[in-house]
Amino acid sequence: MLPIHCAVIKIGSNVVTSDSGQPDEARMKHLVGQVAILLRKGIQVLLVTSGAVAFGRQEIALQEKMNPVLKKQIWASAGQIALIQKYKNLFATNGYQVAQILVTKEDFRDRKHYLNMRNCILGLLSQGIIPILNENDTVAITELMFTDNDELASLTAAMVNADTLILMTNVDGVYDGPPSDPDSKLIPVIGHKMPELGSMISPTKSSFGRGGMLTKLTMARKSADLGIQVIIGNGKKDYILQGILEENVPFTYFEPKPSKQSQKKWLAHGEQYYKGEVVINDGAKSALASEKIISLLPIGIGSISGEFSKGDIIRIIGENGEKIGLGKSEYNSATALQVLGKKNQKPFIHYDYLYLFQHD
Ligand SMILES: Nc1ncnc2c1ncn2[C@@H]1O[C@H](COP(=O)(O)OP(=O)(O)O)[C@@H](O)[C@H]1O
Ligand SMILES: N[C@@H](CCC(=O)OP(=O)(O)O)C(=O)O
Repeated sequence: MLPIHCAVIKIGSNVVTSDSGQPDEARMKHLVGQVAILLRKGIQVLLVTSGAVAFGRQEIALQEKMNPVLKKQIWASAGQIALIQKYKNLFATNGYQVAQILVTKEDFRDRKHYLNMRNCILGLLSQGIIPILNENDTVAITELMFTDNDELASLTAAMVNADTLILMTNVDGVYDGPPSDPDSKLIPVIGHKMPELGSMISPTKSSFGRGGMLTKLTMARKSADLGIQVIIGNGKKDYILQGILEENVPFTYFEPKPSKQSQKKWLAHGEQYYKGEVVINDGAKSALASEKIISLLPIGIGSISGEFSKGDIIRIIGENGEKIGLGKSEYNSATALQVLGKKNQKPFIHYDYLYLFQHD
Protein backbone atom coordinates (compact mmCIF):
# COMPACT_ATOMS: atom_id res chain seq x y z
CA MET A 1 0.00 0.00 0.00
CA LEU A 2 1.41 3.38 -1.03
CA PRO A 3 1.61 5.70 2.00
CA ILE A 4 -0.46 8.85 1.22
CA HIS A 5 -1.63 11.48 3.74
CA CYS A 6 -2.23 14.52 1.57
CA ALA A 7 -2.46 14.33 -2.22
CA VAL A 8 -2.77 16.90 -4.97
CA ILE A 9 -4.52 15.15 -7.86
CA LYS A 10 -4.30 16.80 -11.28
CA ILE A 11 -6.84 15.80 -13.89
CA GLY A 12 -5.88 16.62 -17.52
CA SER A 13 -8.24 17.99 -20.19
CA ASN A 14 -8.22 14.65 -21.97
CA VAL A 15 -9.32 12.77 -18.90
CA VAL A 16 -12.49 14.86 -18.49
CA THR A 17 -13.30 14.80 -22.21
CA SER A 18 -13.91 11.99 -24.70
CA ASP A 19 -11.90 11.58 -27.93
CA SER A 20 -14.34 13.86 -29.75
CA GLY A 21 -13.71 16.65 -27.19
CA GLN A 22 -17.13 16.37 -25.50
CA PRO A 23 -17.14 16.42 -21.66
CA ASP A 24 -16.94 12.82 -20.48
CA GLU A 25 -19.40 12.92 -17.60
CA ALA A 26 -19.25 9.17 -16.95
CA ARG A 27 -15.46 9.40 -16.49
CA MET A 28 -15.78 12.37 -14.16
CA LYS A 29 -18.39 10.53 -12.10
CA HIS A 30 -16.15 7.51 -11.80
CA LEU A 31 -13.10 9.61 -10.85
CA VAL A 32 -15.01 11.56 -8.19
CA GLY A 33 -16.10 8.20 -6.76
CA GLN A 34 -12.43 7.19 -6.67
CA VAL A 35 -11.45 10.44 -4.89
CA ALA A 36 -14.24 9.78 -2.37
CA ILE A 37 -12.66 6.41 -1.57
CA LEU A 38 -9.37 8.16 -0.72
CA LEU A 39 -11.24 10.75 1.38
CA ARG A 40 -13.02 8.01 3.33
CA LYS A 41 -9.63 6.50 4.11
CA GLY A 42 -8.70 9.81 5.77
CA ILE A 43 -6.49 11.07 2.92
CA GLN A 44 -6.65 14.84 2.31
CA VAL A 45 -7.24 15.63 -1.35
CA LEU A 46 -6.89 18.80 -3.42
CA LEU A 47 -7.93 18.66 -7.07
CA VAL A 48 -6.34 20.59 -9.90
CA THR A 49 -8.55 20.15 -12.91
CA SER A 50 -8.34 21.20 -16.54
CA GLY A 51 -11.39 21.13 -18.79
CA ALA A 52 -12.85 24.66 -18.72
CA VAL A 53 -11.94 25.30 -22.36
CA ALA A 54 -13.26 21.90 -23.42
CA PHE A 55 -16.57 22.44 -21.57
CA GLY A 56 -16.93 25.96 -23.03
CA ARG A 57 -16.12 24.80 -26.55
CA GLN A 58 -19.00 22.36 -26.57
CA GLU A 59 -21.47 25.00 -25.31
CA ILE A 60 -20.45 28.02 -27.40
CA ALA A 61 -19.82 28.05 -31.15
CA LEU A 62 -17.30 30.73 -32.14
CA GLN A 63 -16.19 31.79 -35.59
CA GLU A 64 -13.09 30.04 -36.91
CA LYS A 65 -11.36 33.37 -37.69
CA MET A 66 -11.78 34.82 -34.19
CA ASN A 67 -8.55 35.65 -32.29
CA PRO A 68 -7.46 32.34 -30.65
CA VAL A 69 -6.60 33.98 -27.31
CA LEU A 70 -10.02 35.61 -27.10
CA LYS A 71 -11.65 32.33 -28.10
CA LYS A 72 -9.87 30.55 -25.25
CA GLN A 73 -10.90 33.28 -22.80
CA ILE A 74 -14.54 33.04 -23.83
CA TRP A 75 -14.63 29.25 -23.72
CA ALA A 76 -12.74 29.03 -20.43
CA SER A 77 -14.75 31.70 -18.58
CA ALA A 78 -18.06 30.17 -19.69
CA GLY A 79 -16.89 26.54 -19.47
CA GLN A 80 -15.51 26.87 -15.93
CA ILE A 81 -19.08 27.27 -14.63
CA ALA A 82 -20.20 23.98 -16.15
CA LEU A 83 -16.99 22.22 -15.09
CA ILE A 84 -17.19 23.24 -11.43
CA GLN A 85 -20.95 22.67 -11.30
CA LYS A 86 -20.38 19.13 -12.52
CA TYR A 87 -17.79 18.49 -9.78
CA LYS A 88 -20.02 20.14 -7.17
CA ASN A 89 -22.93 17.81 -8.03
CA LEU A 90 -20.77 14.70 -8.27
CA PHE A 91 -19.03 15.35 -4.93
CA ALA A 92 -22.38 16.21 -3.30
CA THR A 93 -23.74 12.77 -4.22
CA ASN A 94 -20.74 11.33 -2.36
CA GLY A 95 -21.42 13.59 0.65
CA TYR A 96 -18.62 16.17 0.09
CA GLN A 97 -18.54 19.94 -0.45
CA VAL A 98 -16.18 21.64 -2.87
CA ALA A 99 -14.72 25.12 -3.33
CA GLN A 100 -13.38 26.77 -6.48
CA ILE A 101 -9.96 28.45 -6.60
CA LEU A 102 -8.87 30.16 -9.83
CA VAL A 103 -5.28 31.34 -9.87
CA THR A 104 -2.58 32.88 -12.03
CA LYS A 105 1.19 32.68 -11.90
CA GLU A 106 1.22 36.11 -10.27
CA ASP A 107 -0.51 34.62 -7.20
CA PHE A 108 2.57 32.46 -6.59
CA ARG A 109 4.92 35.39 -7.22
CA ASP A 110 3.41 37.78 -4.72
CA ARG A 111 3.97 36.61 -1.14
CA LYS A 112 0.75 38.23 0.13
CA HIS A 113 -1.37 36.58 -2.57
CA TYR A 114 0.45 33.33 -1.90
CA LEU A 115 -0.17 33.39 1.83
CA ASN A 116 -3.84 34.41 1.38
CA MET A 117 -4.35 31.56 -1.07
CA ARG A 118 -2.57 29.09 1.19
CA ASN A 119 -4.58 30.16 4.26
CA CYS A 120 -7.82 29.78 2.35
CA ILE A 121 -6.88 26.31 1.05
CA LEU A 122 -5.73 25.10 4.47
CA GLY A 123 -8.97 26.52 5.94
CA LEU A 124 -11.03 24.59 3.39
CA LEU A 125 -9.13 21.38 4.12
CA SER A 126 -9.64 21.84 7.86
CA GLN A 127 -13.40 21.95 7.19
CA GLY A 128 -13.30 18.81 5.05
CA ILE A 129 -14.09 20.85 1.90
CA ILE A 130 -12.29 19.84 -1.29
CA PRO A 131 -10.40 22.71 -2.96
CA ILE A 132 -10.69 22.49 -6.76
CA LEU A 133 -8.09 24.61 -8.56
CA ASN A 134 -7.74 25.67 -12.16
CA GLU A 135 -5.79 28.38 -13.89
CA ASN A 136 -7.74 31.62 -14.25
CA ASP A 137 -7.74 31.58 -18.05
CA THR A 138 -9.59 34.90 -18.24
CA VAL A 139 -6.57 36.86 -17.02
CA ALA A 140 -3.78 34.33 -17.50
CA ILE A 141 -2.61 34.96 -21.03
CA THR A 142 0.94 35.02 -22.42
CA GLU A 143 3.54 35.66 -19.68
CA LEU A 144 0.99 35.32 -16.89
CA MET A 145 0.29 31.72 -17.89
CA PHE A 146 1.53 28.57 -16.16
CA THR A 147 3.15 26.20 -18.65
CA ASP A 148 0.08 24.11 -17.98
CA ASN A 149 -1.88 22.76 -15.03
CA ASP A 150 0.90 20.27 -14.25
CA GLU A 151 2.94 23.29 -13.14
CA LEU A 152 0.02 24.61 -11.07
CA ALA A 153 -0.42 21.18 -9.46
CA SER A 154 3.27 20.95 -8.62
CA LEU A 155 3.28 24.45 -7.08
CA THR A 156 0.13 23.61 -5.11
CA ALA A 157 1.66 20.41 -3.73
CA ALA A 158 4.68 22.38 -2.50
CA MET A 159 2.46 25.14 -1.08
CA VAL A 160 0.35 22.84 1.12
CA ASN A 161 3.28 20.56 1.94
CA ALA A 162 1.50 17.57 0.35
CA ASP A 163 3.35 14.25 0.43
CA THR A 164 1.93 13.08 -2.91
CA LEU A 165 1.28 14.53 -6.37
CA ILE A 166 -0.79 12.43 -8.79
CA LEU A 167 -0.87 13.56 -12.42
CA MET A 168 -3.79 11.85 -14.17
CA THR A 169 -3.48 11.76 -17.94
CA ASN A 170 -4.52 9.54 -20.85
CA VAL A 171 -1.50 7.21 -20.86
CA ASP A 172 -0.26 4.83 -18.15
CA GLY A 173 2.82 6.91 -17.35
CA VAL A 174 6.18 7.79 -18.90
CA TYR A 175 7.34 5.49 -21.72
CA ASP A 176 10.88 5.06 -22.99
CA GLY A 177 9.67 6.04 -26.48
CA PRO A 178 6.49 7.30 -28.16
CA PRO A 179 3.55 5.59 -26.38
CA SER A 180 2.03 4.76 -29.77
CA ASP A 181 5.10 2.65 -30.65
CA PRO A 182 4.45 -0.99 -29.58
CA ASP A 183 8.16 -1.36 -28.70
CA SER A 184 7.99 1.46 -26.10
CA LYS A 185 7.93 0.33 -22.50
CA LEU A 186 6.49 2.00 -19.43
CA ILE A 187 9.14 3.21 -16.95
CA PRO A 188 7.79 2.04 -13.55
CA VAL A 189 10.17 3.99 -11.28
CA ILE A 190 12.18 7.16 -11.86
CA GLY A 191 14.79 7.77 -9.17
CA HIS A 192 16.28 11.20 -8.59
CA LYS A 193 19.68 10.03 -9.79
CA MET A 194 18.31 8.82 -13.15
CA PRO A 195 19.88 10.64 -16.11
CA GLU A 196 18.18 13.14 -18.39
CA LEU A 197 14.98 11.60 -19.78
CA GLY A 198 13.82 14.47 -22.02
CA SER A 199 15.14 12.84 -25.21
CA MET A 200 12.60 10.01 -25.01
CA ILE A 201 9.63 12.35 -24.81
CA SER A 202 8.04 13.05 -28.17
CA PRO A 203 6.42 16.49 -28.52
CA THR A 204 3.00 14.83 -29.08
CA LYS A 205 0.27 16.08 -26.79
CA SER A 206 -3.10 14.51 -26.28
CA SER A 207 -5.61 16.27 -28.55
CA PHE A 208 -6.66 18.89 -25.96
CA GLY A 209 -3.64 18.95 -23.64
CA ARG A 210 -1.40 22.01 -23.39
CA GLY A 211 2.03 21.11 -22.09
CA GLY A 212 2.57 17.47 -23.07
CA MET A 213 4.59 14.81 -21.25
CA LEU A 214 7.72 16.96 -21.04
CA THR A 215 6.16 19.43 -18.58
CA LYS A 216 4.76 16.52 -16.59
CA LEU A 217 8.24 15.02 -16.38
CA THR A 218 9.87 18.35 -15.45
CA MET A 219 7.28 19.13 -12.79
CA ALA A 220 7.34 15.56 -11.45
CA ARG A 221 11.12 15.70 -11.02
CA LYS A 222 10.96 19.11 -9.37
CA SER A 223 8.34 17.90 -6.89
CA ALA A 224 10.24 14.67 -6.19
CA ASP A 225 13.36 16.77 -5.50
CA LEU A 226 11.33 18.59 -2.86
CA GLY A 227 10.44 15.34 -1.11
CA ILE A 228 7.02 14.80 -2.71
CA GLN A 229 6.30 11.37 -4.20
CA VAL A 230 4.85 11.74 -7.70
CA ILE A 231 2.71 9.37 -9.73
CA ILE A 232 1.84 9.75 -13.40
CA GLY A 233 -1.11 7.47 -14.13
CA ASN A 234 -3.98 6.85 -16.50
CA GLY A 235 -7.12 8.73 -15.42
CA LYS A 236 -9.05 7.05 -18.23
CA LYS A 237 -8.83 3.68 -16.51
CA ASP A 238 -11.47 2.41 -14.12
CA TYR A 239 -10.55 2.12 -10.40
CA ILE A 240 -7.28 3.97 -11.08
CA LEU A 241 -6.83 5.75 -7.73
CA GLN A 242 -7.61 2.59 -5.77
CA GLY A 243 -5.18 0.76 -8.06
CA ILE A 244 -2.44 3.33 -7.43
CA LEU A 245 -3.00 3.18 -3.67
CA GLU A 246 -2.87 -0.62 -3.72
CA GLU A 247 -0.01 -0.55 -6.27
CA ASN A 248 -1.69 -3.07 -8.57
CA VAL A 249 -2.01 -1.02 -11.78
CA PRO A 250 0.74 0.25 -14.11
CA PHE A 251 2.00 3.78 -13.43
CA THR A 252 5.26 5.73 -13.23
CA TYR A 253 6.50 6.47 -9.73
CA PHE A 254 9.00 9.27 -9.01
CA GLU A 255 10.98 8.56 -5.87
CA PRO A 256 11.00 11.53 -3.48
CA LYS A 257 14.24 12.92 -2.09
CA PRO A 258 14.33 13.21 1.72
CA SER A 259 12.04 16.15 2.48
CA LYS A 260 12.93 19.80 2.99
CA GLN A 261 11.14 22.44 5.01
CA SER A 262 7.98 23.80 3.41
CA GLN A 263 9.38 27.34 3.25
CA LYS A 264 12.21 26.06 1.13
CA LYS A 265 9.71 24.23 -1.11
CA TRP A 266 8.02 27.56 -1.80
CA LEU A 267 11.35 29.15 -2.61
CA ALA A 268 12.52 26.31 -4.84
CA HIS A 269 9.70 27.13 -7.23
CA GLY A 270 10.54 30.81 -7.12
CA GLU A 271 12.86 31.09 -10.08
CA GLN A 272 10.20 32.61 -12.28
CA TYR A 273 8.64 34.54 -9.43
CA TYR A 274 11.46 36.62 -7.98
CA LYS A 275 10.98 40.39 -7.66
CA GLY A 276 14.57 41.56 -7.21
CA GLU A 277 18.14 40.41 -7.61
CA VAL A 278 21.29 40.76 -5.51
CA VAL A 279 24.88 40.25 -6.59
CA ILE A 280 26.98 38.80 -3.78
CA ASN A 281 30.75 39.01 -3.40
CA ASP A 282 33.07 35.99 -3.48
CA GLY A 283 33.37 35.88 0.34
CA ALA A 284 29.62 35.56 0.75
CA LYS A 285 29.50 33.04 -2.09
CA SER A 286 31.98 30.67 -0.45
CA ALA A 287 30.33 31.12 2.96
CA LEU A 288 26.97 30.07 1.50
CA ALA A 289 28.59 27.10 -0.28
CA SER A 290 30.09 25.80 2.99
CA GLU A 291 28.41 23.18 5.15
CA LYS A 292 27.62 25.80 7.80
CA ILE A 293 24.16 27.19 8.48
CA ILE A 294 24.58 30.76 7.30
CA SER A 295 22.23 33.65 6.53
CA LEU A 296 23.03 36.17 3.79
CA LEU A 297 24.14 39.44 5.44
CA PRO A 298 24.11 42.91 3.80
CA ILE A 299 27.93 43.05 4.03
CA GLY A 300 28.16 40.25 1.46
CA ILE A 301 26.03 42.09 -1.10
CA GLY A 302 27.60 44.18 -3.86
CA SER A 303 24.52 45.46 -5.69
CA ILE A 304 20.74 45.22 -5.68
CA SER A 305 18.26 45.59 -8.52
CA GLY A 306 14.47 45.59 -8.79
CA GLU A 307 11.73 46.97 -6.58
CA PHE A 308 10.58 44.61 -3.88
CA SER A 309 8.84 44.51 -0.52
CA LYS A 310 9.88 42.73 2.66
CA GLY A 311 8.88 39.06 2.19
CA ASP A 312 9.29 38.96 -1.61
CA ILE A 313 11.49 36.39 -3.36
CA ILE A 314 14.95 37.61 -4.38
CA ARG A 315 17.36 35.86 -6.72
CA ILE A 316 20.99 35.64 -5.63
CA ILE A 317 23.70 35.73 -8.27
CA GLY A 318 27.51 35.75 -8.17
CA GLU A 319 29.84 38.42 -9.51
CA ASN A 320 30.11 36.56 -12.85
CA GLY A 321 26.34 36.29 -13.20
CA GLU A 322 26.17 32.67 -11.99
CA LYS A 323 22.85 31.69 -10.38
CA ILE A 324 23.36 30.86 -6.70
CA GLY A 325 19.95 30.66 -5.12
CA LEU A 326 16.72 32.27 -4.01
CA GLY A 327 15.59 33.71 -0.71
CA LYS A 328 12.94 35.70 1.07
CA SER A 329 14.02 39.30 1.65
CA GLU A 330 13.98 40.71 5.18
CA TYR A 331 14.11 44.26 3.74
CA ASN A 332 12.22 46.27 1.13
CA SER A 333 14.33 47.50 -1.79
CA ALA A 334 14.69 51.09 -0.48
CA THR A 335 15.98 49.98 2.96
CA ALA A 336 18.14 47.28 1.40
CA LEU A 337 19.96 49.93 -0.66
CA GLN A 338 20.77 51.83 2.56
CA VAL A 339 22.37 48.84 4.34
CA LEU A 340 24.08 47.33 1.29
CA GLY A 341 27.73 46.41 2.03
CA LYS A 342 27.44 47.51 5.70
CA LYS A 343 28.54 45.58 8.82
CA ASN A 344 26.36 44.76 11.82
CA GLN A 345 23.00 44.69 10.03
CA LYS A 346 20.26 42.08 10.40
CA PRO A 347 20.39 39.32 7.73
CA PHE A 348 19.17 40.22 4.29
CA ILE A 349 17.99 36.61 3.84
CA HIS A 350 17.63 34.37 6.88
CA TYR A 351 18.95 30.80 6.50
CA ASP A 352 15.45 29.34 7.03
CA TYR A 353 14.31 31.23 3.93
CA LEU A 354 17.34 30.58 1.77
CA TYR A 355 17.31 28.03 -1.06
CA LEU A 356 20.61 27.31 -2.83
CA PHE A 357 20.70 25.73 -6.29
CA GLN A 358 22.43 22.35 -6.44
CA HIS A 359 25.56 22.33 -8.59
CA ASP A 360 26.85 18.95 -9.76
N1 LIG B 1 7.58 9.17 -23.62
C1 LIG B 1 6.28 9.45 -23.43
N2 LIG B 1 5.59 8.78 -22.47
C2 LIG B 1 4.28 9.05 -22.25
N3 LIG B 1 3.56 9.98 -22.94
C3 LIG B 1 4.17 10.69 -23.89
C4 LIG B 1 5.57 10.46 -24.19
N4 LIG B 1 5.91 11.31 -25.19
C5 LIG B 1 4.81 12.03 -25.50
N5 LIG B 1 3.73 11.65 -24.75
C6 LIG B 1 2.36 12.23 -24.88
O1 LIG B 1 2.02 13.05 -23.75
C7 LIG B 1 0.58 13.07 -23.67
C8 LIG B 1 0.12 13.56 -22.28
O2 LIG B 1 0.39 14.95 -22.10
P1 LIG B 1 -0.78 16.06 -22.28
O3 LIG B 1 -1.30 16.02 -23.66
O4 LIG B 1 -0.27 17.37 -21.79
O5 LIG B 1 -1.90 15.46 -21.31
P2 LIG B 1 -2.86 16.12 -20.20
O6 LIG B 1 -4.00 16.71 -20.95
O7 LIG B 1 -3.25 14.95 -19.37
O8 LIG B 1 -2.06 17.14 -19.41
C9 LIG B 1 0.18 11.65 -23.95
O9 LIG B 1 -1.11 11.57 -24.52
C10 LIG B 1 1.28 11.16 -24.93
O10 LIG B 1 0.80 11.07 -26.26
N1 LIG C 1 -7.09 25.95 -17.74
C1 LIG C 1 -7.24 25.09 -18.90
C2 LIG C 1 -6.31 23.89 -18.76
C3 LIG C 1 -5.12 23.92 -19.67
C4 LIG C 1 -4.15 22.75 -19.37
O1 LIG C 1 -3.17 22.91 -18.65
O2 LIG C 1 -4.56 21.56 -19.90
P1 LIG C 1 -3.81 20.14 -19.63
O3 LIG C 1 -2.50 20.14 -20.35
O4 LIG C 1 -4.78 19.14 -20.16
O5 LIG C 1 -3.68 19.98 -18.17
C5 LIG C 1 -8.68 24.55 -18.94
O6 LIG C 1 -9.30 24.40 -17.89
O7 LIG C 1 -9.15 24.24 -20.03
